Amino acid sequence: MEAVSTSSILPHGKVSGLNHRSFNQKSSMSCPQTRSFKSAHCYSSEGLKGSQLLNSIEKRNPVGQTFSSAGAYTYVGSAVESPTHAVEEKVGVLLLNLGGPETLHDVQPFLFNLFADPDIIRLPRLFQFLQRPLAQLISVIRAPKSKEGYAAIGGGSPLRKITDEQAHAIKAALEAKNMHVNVYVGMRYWYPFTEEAIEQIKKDKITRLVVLPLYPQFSISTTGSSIRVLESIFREDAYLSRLPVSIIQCWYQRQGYINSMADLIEEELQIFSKPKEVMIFFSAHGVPVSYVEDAGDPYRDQMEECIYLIMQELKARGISNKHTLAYQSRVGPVQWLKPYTDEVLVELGQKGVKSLLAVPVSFVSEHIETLEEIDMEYKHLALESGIENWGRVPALGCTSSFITDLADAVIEALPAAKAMTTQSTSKEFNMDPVNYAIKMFFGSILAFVLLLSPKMISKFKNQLF
Ligand SMILES: C=CC1=C(C)c2cc3[nH]c(cc4nc(cc5[nH]c(cc1n2)c(C)c5CCC(=O)O)C(CCC(=O)O)=C4C)c(C)c3C=C
Ligand SMILES: [Fe+2]
Repeated sequence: MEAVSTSSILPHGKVSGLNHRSFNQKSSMSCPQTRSFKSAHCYSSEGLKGSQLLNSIEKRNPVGQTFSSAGAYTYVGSAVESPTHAVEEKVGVLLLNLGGPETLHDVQPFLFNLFADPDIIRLPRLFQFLQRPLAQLISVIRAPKSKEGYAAIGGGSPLRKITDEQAHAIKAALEAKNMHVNVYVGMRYWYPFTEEAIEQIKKDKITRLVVLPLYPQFSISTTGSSIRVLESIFREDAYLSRLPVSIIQCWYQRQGYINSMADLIEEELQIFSKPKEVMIFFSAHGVPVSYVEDAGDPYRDQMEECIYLIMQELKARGISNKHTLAYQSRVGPVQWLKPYTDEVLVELGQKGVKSLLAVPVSFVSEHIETLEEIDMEYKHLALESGIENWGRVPALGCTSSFITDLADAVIEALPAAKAMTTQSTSKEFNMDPVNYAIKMFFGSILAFVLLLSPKMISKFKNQLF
């Protein structure tokens, strides 16, 4: 329940400064930027492939926007007010984030929530009834290793505190632009849960909502998962299903974000004695390869485009250092996106790279994977492998140029807000019941044989510890 303020009614009873305003939006091949809630189910694990979905969304023409072929859009009218009757709007901004355990005691239940998410462990439909038992098993096995990591960074995740600070900063940045909104924080796996934020949005009688996931790039496992939760709650609720909502799906291509990242990199390079010789090492959180190759997750494409845009910006500033991208934080026995950060660090050391600047690029606040994995594990590995000078770019946090850009993204998204439909997308209920019972029966037998196999369990243990 993280309404940053309860004073949400605009002083003039309407959204100010939006009418007949033009926005120039940088074009992107792989991110439709915003969409209204109607198509949120597109990213559910059983829906269309991500790439098909993106195409279908890109062809849509959201309310109040006209798309040019260059990808720029112009706001041509406001659904917020009419010339004769100004509707009193109460605008909400919902920030979505992952959430993290606040104490060591929270670690195992946090991991349970994470692994119980069907967008994190994607079981075939037949085996989905095993999701929670499997989550219990994996969370218990994984907890000791995770606890060590959280203990090393002070006994808990800083994510809630930082996200709250970002919420306050976005609210202030919008106020500076004469737009008064309530900002809510909804976490996927820990407090304050997305469900709590939505309850508060209802209590506050918000009339128009912008959803801003704090992940620059879209992945089924992050933004997609949170949107799936939102959709399922909104679909079941009379008020929420009529609430105009606009979702900013990804924003890695926004010039404000790219400039802010380039600023941080430029600043950190100056700390090295020979800045030009430093390798810029982008390290992104990985996802299993199957997300990208089978489920159509646009994450890898967006990540590569993001790195390209940051490097272009640096080049325009006269900085043309060598750079590379690798993926960190893999979990479990499946293949993840390659190259892996730990392997690349060793290779670079062997090849004679002496100075390296690590740039975390998939997240905008400090968390266990920057503070422990990069700053401790990877730094140690890099120095051991022959790299002599190590640096790390801080996460964006509340950097003012970045926060201002997110505030602009909210303003630009607002006119596209649209109510979601109440159509059910569940296929389960459409399935022939005999067919369903047969699948459940044989599925259960197969799943238990697999799960109880000692070989399987020991494989899991090796990967998780
Ligand atoms: C863009 C960011 C992230 C993606 C993509 C992502 C996918 C993903 N993560 C796991 C498993 C774990 N993630 C954990 C922590 C964690 N993950 C992200 C971001 C992304 N995850 C963040 C910012 C954090 C840290 C939160 C914090 O507490 O500070 C963890 C717990 C920590 C640990 O034990 O390592 C797990 C587990 C999977 C399986 C996955 C894709 C399928
Ligand atoms: Fe993760």
